Formats: sequence, structure tokens, C-alpha cells
Amino acid sequence: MVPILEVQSLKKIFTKADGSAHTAVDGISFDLRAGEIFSFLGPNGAGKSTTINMITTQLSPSGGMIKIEGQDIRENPALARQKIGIVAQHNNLDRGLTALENLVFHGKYFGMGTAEAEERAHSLLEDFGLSDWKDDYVKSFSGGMAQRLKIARAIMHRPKLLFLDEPTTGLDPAYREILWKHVLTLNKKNHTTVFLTTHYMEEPQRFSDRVAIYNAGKIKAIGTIEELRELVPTANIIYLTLDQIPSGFEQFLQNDSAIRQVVKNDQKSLTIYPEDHKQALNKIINLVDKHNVTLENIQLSSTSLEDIYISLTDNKEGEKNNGTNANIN
Ligand SMILES: Nc1ncnc2c1ncn2[C@@H]1O[C@H](COP(=O)(O)OP(=O)(O)OP(=O)(O)O)[C@@H](O)[C@H]1O
Repeated sequence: MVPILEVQSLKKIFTKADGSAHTAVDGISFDLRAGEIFSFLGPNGAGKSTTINMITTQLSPSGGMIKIEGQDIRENPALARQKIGIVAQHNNLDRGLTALENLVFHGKYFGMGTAEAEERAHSLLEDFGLSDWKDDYVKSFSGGMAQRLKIARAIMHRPKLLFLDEPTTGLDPAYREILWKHVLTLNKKNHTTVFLTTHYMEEPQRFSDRVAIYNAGKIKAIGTIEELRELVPTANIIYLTLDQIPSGFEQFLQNDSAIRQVVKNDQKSLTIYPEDHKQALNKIINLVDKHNVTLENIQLSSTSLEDIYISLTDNKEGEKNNGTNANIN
């Protein structure tokens, strides 16, 4: 099946004020499958918005190729734009129109009939708490109100490919949930593919099918969260509570090759960093049995996406690790 989006060797070089060249996007390649939720994570200035701006035809690449549904976007940028919805970082609402007009005009531009556009616009204004301001000009809107209207406008025409560039910045938690309710509905019902950038790790952790970790214009790693976990030194942590820790127990665990480190929290509990969590769990259970102590609790927690992100953007430890399904560049 043709990917909904193909990005090949994409590059953007800006000229800085002092005349020097700055490579913001350094020859990246990736594909998006139709219907997936993809998160593009990276520190400030990594090149995420520049990448989105090129894919959405708002900025010309310095090199490389972008295809949407198999067609090079340079051949027919207008057709490419028909397939996409964008929540950009900057406020690109039409300040000379009311909230309702912003939505209805957008819907009609993307082929909706007047009645359908008006009905959907009213419903989105209601959901995003803007019904009382529907006839107000957006120039009077607060930052949060404008952000909510930008989101409503981007999803108004139920795009095939939805770009969300830090969509929840400035949104309170209730509206974050409403945004995600709409995005997930589009994803499920319309098979909308979602391309998300965010600095809030819980959103990709909850919703993404795949994640790319991006830094300094390059994709460091790409894969499911499970796959990316394989790239960091300890993918899991085991918390163990016994009725009492027998003497020598810790040392025994520490000497095991399946266990990297053991930390004693108090007289009853240990935090164990495994090399291999399955082997480590078996060994711990056997050891507990042998020592005739009572197991009060054992818990295996996965390393969070935030741990993975920090590991892959701050240090290069993960790049030494091979043999996983995640793609590391
Ligand atoms: N028009 C421009 N002219 C010159 N440099 C630019 C321009 N736009 C972006 N840059 C530079 O390109 C780099 C990437 O910027 P970009 O906005 O894509 O980063 P980002 O990953 O989206 O960051 P953030 O998380 O802060 O939004 C930065 O160093 C930025 O200063």
C-alpha cells in the first residue's frame, strides 16, 4: 500500500542574519502509514516546525522530496493542501473574520456545502467553548481561545492528514481532552493520519502508534514506544516488597547477570534495574521462594517515553545499542 506521506532526504538550509548557512532539516527520510498517529518529538529548534511547514507546502525545501498519497507535492500543491489540516504554532486565523466565519469559509473552501459547514462549525464552536463568541472577530480573542479556534478549523473538513504542531500549548486540561476526543474520532472514523509535535510526553505516550525522536535536524530514532524502549540502557524497573529482606538477598541479586543494579529502599523493599527483565523476574521469584520469605508486592514498570526521549536527545548511549526493531539513524 502506498504510504499516505513519504519524505525522502528532506533538507532545509536557512541563511542567518550574519549571512551564514544554518541547516535546520538535514536530509531526513520517513514514511507515514494511512491511519497512524505519529509523534515527532525533539527539543526547541530541532527543526520540527520547519519540517511541517515544508510538508504542508508553506515553505520550499532546499532539497529532497515529499509525496502525499504517492504524488510529489510540487506537481500539484493545491491538491496536496486539500488533503491536509494544520494546527500551526503561529496564529494564522483570519483576523478580519468572526469565529463562525473562519470555520464556515474554511469548510466551504475544502468542498463542504453551506448547510454542512454551518452545522459542523456550530458543533465545533460548542465543543471548544466558543459558541458565545461565534460572532466576535478573532482579533479580540485570547491566546487560548485562538488556539481552540485553530484546532476547530484544522479538523473542520475532516482532513486525511492532520498536522498538529504543539496543539495543546496554552490549552487547559479540559480542552486538551476535547481536542484528543475529536482527533481520535477522526482517526477511527475517517482513518485520518495524525502528525503530532509536542513537548508534553504523556500525549504521544497515550496516543501514538509510532514516535520519531528528532534532534538537530536529524531523526535519531523511529519506531513504536516498545521498540524505542529497546534503545535505552534500562527499559524496565522492578519494584519488590517482601515481609523482610533476608541477609545476603541483595548481594545475591546484585551478582546475577540478569540484573544491573539493586537499590535498597528500606527494610522491606528494593528497586531493581534489570539487564533482562524476564530473566530477572524469574530469578527474583525463585530467590524469594528459596529464602522462604513472603512476597508482598512485585511490580514491573516500563521506562517512560520521557526517559527514552532524554536518553536519545541528551546522550548517545542508545545509539550503541543495535539489534532492535526501532530504526536508529
Ligand atoms: N525563517 C527562518 N530563518 C532562519 N532560521 C530559521 C527560520 N525558521 C526556523 N529557523 C531556524 O531553524 C531551526 C529549526 O526551527 P524550528 O522552528 O523548525 O524548530 P522546532 O523544532 O519547531 O522548535 P520548537 O520546539 O521551539 O518549536 C532553528 O534553529 C530556527 O532558529
